[in-house]
Amino acid sequence: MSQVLPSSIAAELFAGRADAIADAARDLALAGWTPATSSNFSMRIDAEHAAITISGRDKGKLGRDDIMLIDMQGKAVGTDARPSAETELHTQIYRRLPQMNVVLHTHSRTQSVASRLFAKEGVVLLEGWELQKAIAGETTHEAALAIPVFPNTQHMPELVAQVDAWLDSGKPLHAYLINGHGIYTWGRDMAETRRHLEALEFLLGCELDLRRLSA
Ligand SMILES: CSCCC(=O)C(=O)COP(=O)(O)O
Ligand SMILES: [Zn+2]
Repeated sequence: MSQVLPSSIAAELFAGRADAIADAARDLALAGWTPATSSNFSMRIDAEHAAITISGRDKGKLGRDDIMLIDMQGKAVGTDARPSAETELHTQIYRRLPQMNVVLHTHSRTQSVASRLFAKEGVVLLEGWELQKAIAGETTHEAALAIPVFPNTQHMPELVAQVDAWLDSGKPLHAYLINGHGIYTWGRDMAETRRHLEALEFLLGCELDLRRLSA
């Protein structure tokens, strides 16, 4: 894949973002959270651009050539490669939440099962777990942390509209599940975003165990 960068973006900057995405993806794939080429990852480059995974690649084996540049409308910049099929969900976060610089989306078994189990309620309410404090801005296990579950659709604008509606309501949003699909979460940097993803994976697993044990 040949990537021609705009003159405003240094090659080292893009390469650094690509390496950070590939490193994170490798770890998440090793954890089994990116089966069968699923999942996608991105990092903001500047106000107008982000680096994102090319669609359909094995997320456990990414190199620099598997990451491409897009603009904040989700259009490829300087390449003919096809960005992730879910690019609009990434650019939406960068446009709506300007402090966020990384978006991670995975398809772990726990995330997938939880999304199905909680789809009717439309939300997973996390309450009473100390690990809620791993989410930026959450300071106590006593608060309820809502993770919405949106219906899945192959039509990205519908998903974007569901996320927009939640954000427009003014309710906090740190992550969301898509029914039968997986999770999206984000953060100010890669470390924070990975912490969010790990914490949510753990907390969703706990909720599933509670349901199983109290059945
Ligand atoms: C084979 S997984 C179906 C698509 C998907 O949900 C996903 O996360 C990966 O899509 P991409 O286009 O980003 O590779
Ligand atoms: Zn997906």
